[in-house]
Amino acid sequence: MNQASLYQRANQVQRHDAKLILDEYANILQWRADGQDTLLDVGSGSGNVLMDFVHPLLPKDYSQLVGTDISSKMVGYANKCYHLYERTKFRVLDIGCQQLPAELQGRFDHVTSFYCLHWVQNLRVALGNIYELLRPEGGDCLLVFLASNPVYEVYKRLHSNPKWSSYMQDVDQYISPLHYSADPVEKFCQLISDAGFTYHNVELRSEVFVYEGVRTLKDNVKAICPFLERIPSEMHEEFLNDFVAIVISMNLQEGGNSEDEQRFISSYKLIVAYARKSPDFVRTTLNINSAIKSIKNIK
Ligand SMILES: C[S@@+](CC[C@H](N)C(=O)[O-])C[C@H]1O[C@@H](n2cnc3c(N)ncnc32)[C@H](O)[C@@H]1O
Ligand SMILES: CC(C)=CCC/C(C)=C/CC/C(C)=C/C(=O)O
Repeated sequence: MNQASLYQRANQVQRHDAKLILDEYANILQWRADGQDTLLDVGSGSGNVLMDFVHPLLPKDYSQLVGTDISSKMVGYANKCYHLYERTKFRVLDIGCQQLPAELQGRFDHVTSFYCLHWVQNLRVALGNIYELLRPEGGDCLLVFLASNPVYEVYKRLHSNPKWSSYMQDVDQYISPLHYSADPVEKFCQLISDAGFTYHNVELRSEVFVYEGVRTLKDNVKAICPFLERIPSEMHEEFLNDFVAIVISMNLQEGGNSEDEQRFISSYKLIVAYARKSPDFVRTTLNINSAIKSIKNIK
């Protein structure tokens, strides 16, 4: 997904969920006593969720706000929109990369991420990187992403149609890594602990969003669908019509005879994870204590 202005106009669900969760977590985030917080956001996209909902929570004298995204188009767009904000910048970062840029390592008090991690297949690497972005003195993160969504079943069915299959060979790369998990909370808790986080709270929320009218659904699909940019533009409307037909065949549509009156019901599950990194000296003490315990048990 590279079309920043399109995304900015059709991200009501993403905005709704980010606001809901930030209202709840604003006071749980561990703000610094001196008010000089640094915060990095992972997968900021066009930047409006970060600037509309996270930026107002920062202390007035915050030190640095860094929005990041794998897409240079998204980063360029966000930098253009928000260049007047002091101590704020957007830069390219793949959170699934093997080596973080040295200048980002251990620099942040907080890492946030909204609606991004379901795009990242290797959550283990991503969480390791999020841990490394936080300061050695400690910090915390708030991560919100899709565990499951009916859109993935629609993708699978479109992929099985010979008309679209050649454009969707890698469909599995675009399905949330937790979509088929029998216990996504348990799976993500394990990954968070393995990354080194000492305290964490992971919840799975069941949400419903209703898309009012065919046009609204199609605009939302266009804003995020990774396959459209591979499909010739004269076939886009046909692809979107096939998408809507599958949604109807899945009984996710109700009401109305006209396209405007039809409503499309999306029931999905969100992972909301909050985790804290302990200061280095606490971790060293904990490790020594558990080593002593193991030695005592051996004796
Ligand atoms: C649905 S948008 C979310 C944007 C914004 N956080 C919001 O809530 O509106 C997902 C963003 O994640 C980005 N993304 C996907 N994979 C990524 C990765 N490996 N590293 C960083 N960003 C990634 C996409 O380019 C896209 O801009
Ligand atoms: C009724 C139905 C199948 C709706 C799907 C709507 C839709 C466009 C979901 C997108 C989910 C997603 C991957 C969002 C994102 O990453 O921002």
